[in-house]
Amino acid sequence: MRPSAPRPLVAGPSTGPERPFPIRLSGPIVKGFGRGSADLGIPTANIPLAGLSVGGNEDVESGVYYGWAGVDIDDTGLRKERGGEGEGRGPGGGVWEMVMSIGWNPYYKNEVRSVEVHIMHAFHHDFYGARMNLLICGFIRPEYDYVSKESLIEDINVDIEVAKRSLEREPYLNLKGEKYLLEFGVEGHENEVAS
Ligand SMILES: Cc1cc2nc3c(=O)[nH]c(=O)nc-3n(C[C@H](O)[C@H](O)[C@H](O)COP(=O)(O)O)c2cc1C
Ligand SMILES: Nc1ncnc2c1ncn2[C@@H]1O[C@H](COP(=O)(O)OP(=O)(O)O)[C@@H](O)[C@H]1O
Ligand SMILES: [Mg+2]
Repeated sequence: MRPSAPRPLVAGPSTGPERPFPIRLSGPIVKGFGRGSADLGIPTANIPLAGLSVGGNEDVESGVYYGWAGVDIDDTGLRKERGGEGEGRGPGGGVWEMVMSIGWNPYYKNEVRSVEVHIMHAFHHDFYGARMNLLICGFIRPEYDYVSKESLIEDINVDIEVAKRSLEREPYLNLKGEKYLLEFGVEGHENEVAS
């Protein structure tokens, strides 16, 4: 159960991410249990857990993390139309702040571990199937069970604040420009720990 102590409003060193961060993780956006928007009012773009067992990140601890998400869509949520050969991976996509949960969602007693990302941007469309590249910059807290849905929502809203404040620090803000975030369809950089 969640400790009742007040929560710090930033997470991670002010000098920038420390090992093992930043961690790269990517995958296509898949369907979850449909609870994020409907039940909590906080949509989460889920990616397959398979991603976690590639490239030595099997031991990514369950919990709540913050960082940057590059998604192959525009800022309304529409997928970019790609041109033909040669042009197919042209510029496009966007990079936004994100907060994510990796784990079993103890409040819902899930029997599968999930990777879910809430992007701090209001989109007008769903974007299932789009590619998402994550740069995980730091750890916020472990996952908890909650006495009520309202207390889970309240804590996720604090996570969103913590993520925003943590990412506005210069060393973290600089990482928004990592080329990797907008490299869609490039094989071989699923889930390396960036050095
Ligand atoms: C920032 C963040 C923190 C979360 N923390 C918890 C948590 O501590 N415990 C929990 O049971 N679920 C937690 N969740 C997961 C929500 O329960 C989950 O997003 C919701 O069940 C939606 O799942 P769905 O994508 O399968 O619809 C968190 C989600 C986010 C985005
Ligand atoms: N700000 C956002 N962050 C994450 N996903 C969003 C956002 N806005 C819209 N979406 C869309 O909502 C979907 C997630 O909603 P959610 O209710 O969690 O369903 P699911 O259980 O299928 O993951 C994402 O896959 C994405 O297409
Ligand atoms: Mg979801």
